[in-house]
Amino acid sequence: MELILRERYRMMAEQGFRESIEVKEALRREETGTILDMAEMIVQAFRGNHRLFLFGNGGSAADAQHLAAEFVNRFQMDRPPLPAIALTVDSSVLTSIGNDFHFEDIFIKQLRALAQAGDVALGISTSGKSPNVVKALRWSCEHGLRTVGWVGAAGGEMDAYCDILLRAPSRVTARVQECHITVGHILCALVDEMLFGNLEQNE
Ligand SMILES: O=C(CO)[C@@H](O)[C@H](O)[C@H](O)[C@H](O)COP(=O)(O)O
Ligand SMILES: [Zn+2]
Repeated sequence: MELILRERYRMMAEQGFRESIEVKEALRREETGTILDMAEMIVQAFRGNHRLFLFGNGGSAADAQHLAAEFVNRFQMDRPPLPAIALTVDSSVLTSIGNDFHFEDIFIKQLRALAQAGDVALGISTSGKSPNVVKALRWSCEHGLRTVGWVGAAGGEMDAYCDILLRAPSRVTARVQECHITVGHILCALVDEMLFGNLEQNE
């Protein structure tokens, strides 16, 4: 590769690192308390035999299923499985609802089938505007679920339907997603510690 071009690409890569680090620093300053509140809410739901539903589009769909796997299988310690369900994974359900009704119903219809009052609905949207996420959160708060939204600095339309709203302080989709998955991993660690911290000490 031409040296000048390689230098240009190196600057781009370093800029990506710098932006990501700066946004995460701001996230740590502004949202650590929010993450503790979310962990307490989810722990309370799991203790009451309630379930956690996660949903989002694109990269956020990947986050939803990634985090559901951490809860159901394991994160960093071996402990009993926890009831988390990603609403992004069943292609037959998703395509039939999208094809026969509307794409904005793909999450709400699964919640109507599966969720009960006291469960937690966690919607992820970098814009805060995806109609399928907004609609599912609205239904959830109208039906006695506890609701959590993860958005970016733009905020969007989820605030009105969320008991807890976490805002990643950036308007760049990629940077917001990087914050969201970091928050997800911290949340998994906190929930494990709150529920099973003594298991690890006994090992
Ligand atoms: O991962 C990315 C961009 O980094 C994309 O797949 C992105 O998630 C998709 O465009 C989503 O449809 C965006 O939806 P949202 O975050 O605004 O709700
Ligand atoms: Zn992405």
